[in-house]
Amino acid sequence: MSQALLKIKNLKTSFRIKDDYYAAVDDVSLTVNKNEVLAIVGESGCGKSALAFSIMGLHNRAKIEGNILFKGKDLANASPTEWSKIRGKEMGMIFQDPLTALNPLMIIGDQIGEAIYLHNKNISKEQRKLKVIDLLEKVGIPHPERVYDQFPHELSGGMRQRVVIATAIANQPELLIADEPTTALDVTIQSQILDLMKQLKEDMDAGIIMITHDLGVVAEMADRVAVMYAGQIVEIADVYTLFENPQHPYTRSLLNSVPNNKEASSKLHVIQGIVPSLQFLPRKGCRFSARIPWIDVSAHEENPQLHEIEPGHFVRCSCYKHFHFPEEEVQ
Ligand SMILES: Nc1ncnc2c1ncn2[C@@H]1O[C@H](COP(=O)(O)OP(=O)(O)OP(=O)(O)O)[C@@H](O)[C@H]1O
Repeated sequence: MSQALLKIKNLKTSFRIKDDYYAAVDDVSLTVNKNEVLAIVGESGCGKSALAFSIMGLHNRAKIEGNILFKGKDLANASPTEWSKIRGKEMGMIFQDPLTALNPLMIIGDQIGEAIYLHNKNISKEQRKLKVIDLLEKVGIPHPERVYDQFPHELSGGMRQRVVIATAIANQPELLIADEPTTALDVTIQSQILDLMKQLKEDMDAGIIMITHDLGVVAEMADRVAVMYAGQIVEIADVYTLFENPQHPYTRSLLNSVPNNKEASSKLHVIQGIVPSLQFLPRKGCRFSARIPWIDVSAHEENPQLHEIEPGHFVRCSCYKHFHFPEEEVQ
């Protein structure tokens, strides 16, 4: 039986724009288990990063409602002091761009060493150095003693991302959140970093939330997948089911817009339009309806809910039952 590490219930993260608050994460509930990778996918602007930042307590001006239960403790409105004990220790985060995540003026050894020291003030300087070198080795950095004394700009993009990962895992977090960890890297380095993360998941029994718009990364890494659209989860299932039996029109459109996907037999589907900005997002009805105008309005629910259509497979709005691509024959 898998053990829940993180349980998010009805999470709503809203940003103030002019005089009102608008939800970028709107009633999201999900679970991450130990030794599990949950991928969160969706186009730019769907709320993936807003969700990740909420879980890590990194929004300082947003309104957070709902529950973020980490090992049973609700962190939704934890104080900065409580967060400073958890962040970097029990939870680690890997950001998309290693250059902005690293301090350009600090040598690598000191950056990782500082992350260790923050949560373990009793460790001696010598022990810290040994630990940093061990971490650099663990993430596959050659000549770790030399890299210890180097500055970020002296390393390649792939090496820098390894340093970011080494920092994120320095205190053996139980939950790792990776926001587009390989987007800035070239393909060969990408697969090395993904292999490394898989290895870490096994070694540390960690839960990982992997945010990505790359379905290849999802197929390679995820155990389960949540598809986000306009702040909501529109479909969630295990990775096999999601690729073999996608149901929500948005999921099907995403999969069908990827070259080499078997559903895309001859022509790729282009999802028309864009994710509306927060202020102009229609909050009632099916949020994806405007992008599938050929589907009759009566196919959508008024207040679309997630329906469990088979064990562990949830789909929002009954429009999935009536969905087809415009180019498909309808009987
Ligand atoms: N601090 C903020 N203040 C106001 N609006 C914000 C803020 N941060 C994010 N948003 C808005 O919230 C929505 C979701 O943004 P978010 O960055 O979470 O999307 P995303 O799916 O992670 O996109 P990307 O893949 O481009 O990072 C967007 O409309 C964005 O403009």
